[in-house]
Amino acid sequence: MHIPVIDISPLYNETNDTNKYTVAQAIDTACQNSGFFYVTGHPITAERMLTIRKLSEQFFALPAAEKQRISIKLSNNHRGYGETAAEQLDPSKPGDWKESFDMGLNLPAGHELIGPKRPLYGPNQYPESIEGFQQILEQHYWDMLALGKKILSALAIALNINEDFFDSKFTHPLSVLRFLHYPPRTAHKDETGAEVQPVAAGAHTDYGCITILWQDDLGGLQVQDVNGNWVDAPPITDSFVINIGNMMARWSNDRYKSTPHRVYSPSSEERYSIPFFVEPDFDTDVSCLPNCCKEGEAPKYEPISAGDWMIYCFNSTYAYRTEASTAET
Ligand SMILES: O=C(O)CCC(=O)C(=O)O
Ligand SMILES: [Fe+2]
Repeated sequence: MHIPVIDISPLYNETNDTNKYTVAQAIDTACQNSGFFYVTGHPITAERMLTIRKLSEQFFALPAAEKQRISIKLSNNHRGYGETAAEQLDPSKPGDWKESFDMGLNLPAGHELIGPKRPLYGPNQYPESIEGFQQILEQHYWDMLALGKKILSALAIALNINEDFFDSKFTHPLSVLRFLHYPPRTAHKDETGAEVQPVAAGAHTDYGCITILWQDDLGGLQVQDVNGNWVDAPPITDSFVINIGNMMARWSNDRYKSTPHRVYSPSSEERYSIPFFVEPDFDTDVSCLPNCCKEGEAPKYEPISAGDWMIYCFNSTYAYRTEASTAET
């Protein structure tokens, strides 16, 4: 499997359409083949990522009680701290050996979009004791969203639809910025006595539109090829790894591939990564994109709203969400 490295700087050069088109073609091809690619030439600076990584380290170093005060279990809209093993990406394996912090669009309580019809909207939960945390993260959130929209504009160009087709679908995005911390893992023996390396994050596909991943220098991200083999997606300086999620696969009538991946790290060192999940507004109509269905054929999937799709996906991964909903009924 080939995971291409694509320099997207031409997408920011408004005057040269030929170069833009070449980049759009390269992205479109990668999304049809592996569903994974790297981007370089983006506007998020190394200095910014260092600042964000430091905030992540500071956050996970807080006392457990302080992190639990903003537990995701206390949030109606899936924001805050998730302890190790809270998320089980591969249902056949134990919970993932990672802790997480999720933030998104910070809507104040009482905002008109918040309500039982749209359960993913609402306020964030922030730690109190880290200076600048909220302000820096919220700035970073919008900068990452702008990058996501730029990548989507390339898909629009490749699909021969209006370049800003996706733009209007991100006024109140469900996008999420996530800190992940994988504490040291040690190898253990299975029942036959064979040494087993722990899987840090189980095999899964992402739920949403596209994911933009920053990973530290440790490595461990692996992508599954069509034969079921795991291929390393090692860190590349100043790049992000981009992958297609299930919503975009559905939206594009399976033109684009949502490919299984995992974090498999034999290391006893700790690992940090920072995914940004690019998801549109809750009410976005996810029905077959223009030019993604052959003439005379019906699209493969029924229309669904982006929000309903995300809720359906979350409920199958987080035990606490289904426990809570069972308790309510
Ligand atoms: O930590 C990583 O490198 C990947 C995380 C991931 O795949 C996810 O959160 O969906
Ligand atoms: Fe993922």
